[in-house]
Amino acid sequence: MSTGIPKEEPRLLEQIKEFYDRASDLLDLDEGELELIKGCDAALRVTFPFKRKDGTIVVIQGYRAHHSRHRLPVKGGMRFSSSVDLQEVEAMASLMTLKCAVVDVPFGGGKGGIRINPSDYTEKELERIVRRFTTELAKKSFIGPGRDVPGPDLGTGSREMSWMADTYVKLFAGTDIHANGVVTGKPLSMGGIEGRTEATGLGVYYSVREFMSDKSIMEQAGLGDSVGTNLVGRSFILQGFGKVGYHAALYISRAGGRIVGVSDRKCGILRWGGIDPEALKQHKDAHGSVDGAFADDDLDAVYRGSDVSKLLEEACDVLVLAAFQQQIHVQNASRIKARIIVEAANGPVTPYAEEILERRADGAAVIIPDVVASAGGLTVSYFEWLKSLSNVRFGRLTKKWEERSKLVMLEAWEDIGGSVDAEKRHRVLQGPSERDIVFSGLADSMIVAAQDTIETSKRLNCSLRQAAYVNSIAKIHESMKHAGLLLA
Ligand SMILES: NC(=O)C1=CN([C@@H]2O[C@H](COP(=O)(O)OP(=O)(O)OC[C@H]3O[C@@H](n4cnc5c(N)ncnc54)[C@H](O)[C@@H]3O)[C@@H](O)[C@H]2O)C=CC1
Ligand SMILES: O=C(O)CCC(=O)C(=O)O
Repeated sequence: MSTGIPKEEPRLLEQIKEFYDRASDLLDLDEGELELIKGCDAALRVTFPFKRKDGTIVVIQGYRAHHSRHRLPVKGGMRFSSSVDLQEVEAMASLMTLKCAVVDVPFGGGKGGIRINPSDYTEKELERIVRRFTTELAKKSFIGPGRDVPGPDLGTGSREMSWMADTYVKLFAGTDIHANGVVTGKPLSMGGIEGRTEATGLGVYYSVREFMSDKSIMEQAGLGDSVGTNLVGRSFILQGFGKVGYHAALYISRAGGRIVGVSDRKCGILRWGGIDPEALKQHKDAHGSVDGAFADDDLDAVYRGSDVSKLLEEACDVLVLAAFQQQIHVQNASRIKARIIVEAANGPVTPYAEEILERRADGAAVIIPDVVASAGGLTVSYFEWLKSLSNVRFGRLTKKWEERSKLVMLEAWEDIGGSVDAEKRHRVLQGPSERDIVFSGLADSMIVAAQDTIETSKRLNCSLRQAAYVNSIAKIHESMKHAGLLLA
């Protein structure tokens, strides 16, 4: 019997356009304006020759897309992956435009990358490639603190952001005192911000916690049972154990979620007795993979090589996709058993897979969409950008003042006979560190984004993805209208 669902997947760019169309059908907006918002403003492809350590010459290809410049700068990650091409960065950049609007970050969307497998290159070679790529971006006005601000993404981190910032600031910024805002995800020593490394994974946890505290979502997922209407005691499997996957696992497990499965590129492990993310991370850092963290006979299942993706098909309450795009597709969607699927990566579920998951015989799976779940890194990157513009650490000017004000209150309380033990006194009196401020801003942004999404999904009786897109497109439309950008 034909399901009407094709066997071939669209490319990532068509995937995001399809999701956009499924949401924009719910909006009463002019079709031409919707098309304008959907399209990509500008994209750049650069190639340059690169002489390797052994003398061979390779041609490096780098890309950067500005999906929407309705607000500047545009913002989005810079990835290293052999998959990177023009359509991929355009698709990812459009997700960034939507994500910025979801968490009220006043930026347009961008994304870029270099088409390499970083493990094929030495650190020195990677540094030369990143510096050259940054130079190309600068020469073409595709980077700058008020124009385009890259951040970390798949395969890159604070090391690469450091090289980009240093190249831009030293060669192109002159005396611009805001120049260090050219990149986010920098190490603290380069003007980075406390908490950016954890931010995307922590944001995944905040959003999962919020969605899983909603009774109707839990019932819809078939989880309105005795275990409780939140994530405590629920089983989680994570695909990807890099920056995002590790921190998501860490915070979920600290909050009482049970991590029972984890995979990286090489291996997937399932252990119903539970997996400690910190111990697993130590093993991965020492050995390069989660493989070998447990003896095979201490595991309920282990998948290696081309079988790694089979871990996604194991039964669990929540499946967190924190690796790569298009991981649940027409070929495997019908075998996915998780009740809730969290898109911590960008675009990990294809549109046709989504249809299959929505029509599942045992009840539709709930998908927490990427534009909400993975927005924590972007949010803290925004805070870092603000820090770079002001050139001062958050809390530096007010910490002692807050401590003094709280002391006055506490003493007034003690004067009328109240008492507080020494440990509590210390905690109450402490002013906030930069990390406290960042995490509270992150929590607030993620909670509001999740609640807005839930509210719209109930109001329009639509999926969480459609709801998040609807909210986002409506905000972008409003902003473009007021800027006069929708007029012919
Ligand atoms: N780093 C960030 O701040 C943000 C990242 N993202 C997205 O999250 C995803 C992960 O990014 P990061 O953690 O930063 O990257 P990363 O490079 O630190 O880690 C990627 C992880 O995924 C694993 N992986 C890759 N392909 C896999 C496969 N087919 N099966 C199982 N595991 C696989 C790798 O082994 C590694 O453990 C990407 O899609 C990225 O675009 C989204 C928002 C922000
Ligand atoms: O912090 C950044 O700019 C990177 C964020 C990003 O690439 C993403 O959310 O996918």
